[in-house]
Amino acid sequence: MLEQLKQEVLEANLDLPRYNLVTFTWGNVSGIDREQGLVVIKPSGVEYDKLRLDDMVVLDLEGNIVEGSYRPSSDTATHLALYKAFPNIGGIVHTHSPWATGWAQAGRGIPALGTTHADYYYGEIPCTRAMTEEEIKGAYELETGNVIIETFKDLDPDRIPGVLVHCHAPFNWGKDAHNAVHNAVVLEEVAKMATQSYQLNPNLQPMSQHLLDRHFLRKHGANAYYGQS
Ligand SMILES: O=C(CO)[C@@H](O)[C@@H](O)COP(=O)(O)O
Repeated sequence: MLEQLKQEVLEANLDLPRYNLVTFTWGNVSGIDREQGLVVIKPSGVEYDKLRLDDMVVLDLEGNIVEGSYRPSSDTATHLALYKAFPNIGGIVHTHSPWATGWAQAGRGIPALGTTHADYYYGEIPCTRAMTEEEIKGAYELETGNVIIETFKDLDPDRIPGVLVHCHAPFNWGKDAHNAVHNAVVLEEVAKMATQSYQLNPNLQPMSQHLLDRHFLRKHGANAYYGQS
């Protein structure tokens, strides 16, 4: 079932250690088949060097397991909430990559400071509010998704493909699982650069709107001209 999507999701998961985005099993990637309404996700706690195609878990959007012998990622409810709320996304990744997680733990969004950021994120990469005691004690992973969705109430997830969950870590998304991991790699680099920039100049201001527009829009949207068509 969904052999191609399972292969894509497997490869995207294997990219996490390859890009130094995870330590041990601190992360997961999923992908969705929108037509069938089915999600493929990494099994919980399975080490990356032991991960195989048949280990992938297939679920419907209500979290019912359709195929797979392992328990799905503990973050599955977060992934499912995001797929339901953000209709254009095709892949989601969660990591504890250290530079981005540093900003999440500090409770700070990453302002757009330069063109590396602007090429991928059209503005600040937000940090969620802290979750309440009730949310943490309740359906924690679902509420993690809900607090991300709340953070994007006035933001466009297609133009800001990632978030920092307060005192936790980043989630990224993209048009598919591979693209979501690509955005996570960029987030980690941008988080590292922003940390260094603030160390060099603690009074730093965000980049100009003109430069942000120019860099984001030359890569995204109807008038994009970066790369090959
Ligand atoms: O966030 C955490 C742990 O804090 C989890 O996402 C991480 O360990 C990955 O969990 P899974 O192995 O996907 O269940």
